[in-house]
Amino acid sequence: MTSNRYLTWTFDTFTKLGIKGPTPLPGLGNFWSLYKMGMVKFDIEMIKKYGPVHGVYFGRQPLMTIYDTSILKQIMIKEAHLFPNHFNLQLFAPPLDKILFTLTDEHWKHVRSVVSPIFSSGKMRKMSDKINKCCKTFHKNLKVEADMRRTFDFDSACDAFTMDLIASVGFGVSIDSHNNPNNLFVRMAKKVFQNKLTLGVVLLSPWLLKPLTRLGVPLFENDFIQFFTDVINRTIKEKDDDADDNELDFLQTLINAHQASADGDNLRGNKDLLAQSLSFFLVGFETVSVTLSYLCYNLACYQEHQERLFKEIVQIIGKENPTYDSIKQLTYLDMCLNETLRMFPFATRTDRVASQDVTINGLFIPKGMAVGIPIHFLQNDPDYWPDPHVFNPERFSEDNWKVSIVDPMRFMPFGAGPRNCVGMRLAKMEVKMAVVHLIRNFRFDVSEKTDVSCVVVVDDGGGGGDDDDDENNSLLC
Ligand code: HEM
Repeated sequence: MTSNRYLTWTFDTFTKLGIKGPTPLPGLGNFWSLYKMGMVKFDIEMIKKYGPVHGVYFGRQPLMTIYDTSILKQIMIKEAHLFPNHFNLQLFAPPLDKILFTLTDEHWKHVRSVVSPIFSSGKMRKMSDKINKCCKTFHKNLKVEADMRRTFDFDSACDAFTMDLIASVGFGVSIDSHNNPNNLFVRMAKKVFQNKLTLGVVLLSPWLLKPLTRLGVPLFENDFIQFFTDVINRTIKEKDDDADDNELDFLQTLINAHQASADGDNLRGNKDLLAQSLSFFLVGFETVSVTLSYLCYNLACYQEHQERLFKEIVQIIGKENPTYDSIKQLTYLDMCLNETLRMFPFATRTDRVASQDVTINGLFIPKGMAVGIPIHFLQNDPDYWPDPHVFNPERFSEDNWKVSIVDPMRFMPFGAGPRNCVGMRLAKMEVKMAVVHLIRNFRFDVSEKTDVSCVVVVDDGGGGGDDDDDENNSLLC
C-alpha cells in the first residue's frame, strides 16, 4: 500500500520485496533494539546479520538500509532526481518545518538555489575577519585555563566558540559566550536543544509528535522562536542598503536575496527566512563544535601528527591571520580533518525517499520507501579501511587518494549529490581556522584525569602566533 510520499506500516512490506530484516515490535518497529544499541552499532549488527540491503522499521516507516556503494551512487548522484527528499519525521512545528533539510521537491529546489550562493567561495572570503575574531576570543579564553594549569571541559569550550561563530557569522552579533553564559542570545540559542520531554517522544514514538504539537506542546520553546523572529524583523527594518559587503552576515545576505526579486517572493515570505536563519543553529552549531573537538583529541593522542601539523602551520601561515585562501595551502591540515571526519562523522547516517517505483541494479525500490545510508559504517568498515580506529591522515594524502582504489561513496561526512551539506565550505573553514590559531599557540596532550573529552595543552607551541605575545602558554582542557 503506498501513500503519497511514504509507505505505510505493514509487517510484510519487506517480505513481499524479498528483503530480510529484524522482526519489528507492533507500534514501535525496531526502535527498541536501536535505542539499546545506538544507531552505529545497530547498523553494523544489521548489516552483518541481514546483508548489505535489509529492511528495518523506523517507527511506522519501513526503511531500506543500503550498504552497497554502487546502488548508493545511483540513488544519491546519478539518479538523484528520483530520490529528491529526506525522510521527514515531521518533527518540527512551524516555522521550523521549513528548514532546508526538511523541505521537499520544488520548494526545496527553490530555497536551495537562494541559500547556496551564501556559501560561495567569494562569500567565504568575506567571512574570514569575523571567524578570526572569534578564534582570537577562543584562544584568549583557553589561555586563561592554560595559565591556571587546570583541567577543564574542552567540549564546552568548543561549544562556546561555535556559539560565538553562529552569532557573528549568522546574525552579526558579537558575543563571548564562554564568559557571558547569561547573554540573552546565548540563553535563547541553548533552548534549541533543551526540550527533553519532546526529545524523548521523538526517540520512542515520533508519530506522537504531530498530535502533541496540535495540543500546543512544541518541540522547541516558543520564546526561542519569538526571540529570533524579533531579531529578524528588526534586521529587516534596520536594513542598511549602503552596508559594506564585507560587513554582511548571513541573515542580512538572506534578507537581501529575499528582497532582490521584484515581488519579494524569492524566499516565500518571512517564514522561509526565519526557518533558514534558525537552521544555522540546528545544523551549524553542534556539527562544527564536535568535529573541532574530535580533531583536537586526535592530535592530542597522536603527537607526531600534531608536530607535523604545527610545522606546516608555522611554515605557511606563520604569524598571519589565516584566510580562506591561505588555509587551502595547508594540505596536512586537510588530511587531518578528513581523517577525523572519517572516524567520527557527525551524521552517522542520512537518507532519501523514492519519489516513484524504481529498479536500481536489479533492486526494486517502491515509491515512498525511505532509504537509509549508514555513513559511519561505510567510513569505518575494517574490511575496507584497515585499522579504522587508528588516526592515520596519510589515508587522505594526494598520492594515496589517487592511486588507491578509494571509493568516494565510502567517504561522505557531508553526504553526497545535490542534497549534500550546503554549509560544508563554511564548516571546514571554521574548523581549520580555529585549528591554526590553537595549534600554533598550544600543544595538546591527553589528560590523565579523564579519557575522552579532555586534552591537556602543556605549553606554548612555540609558533609565536599573533594571538598572544606571552611565552609559556600552558593549558589544561
Ligand atoms: C562538520 C560540520 C558538518 C557536517 C559533518 C555536516 C553534515 C551534513 C550532512 C551529512 C548532511 C546531509 C547530506 C546528505 O543527506 O547528503 C547535511 C545537510 C545540511 N547541512 Fe550540514 N554539516 C556540517 C555543518 C553545516 C553547517 C555549518 C551548515 C550551515 C551553517 C550546514 C547546513 C546544512 C544544511 C542546510 C543541510 C541540508 C541541505 C539540503 O537538504 O539541501 N551544515 N550536513
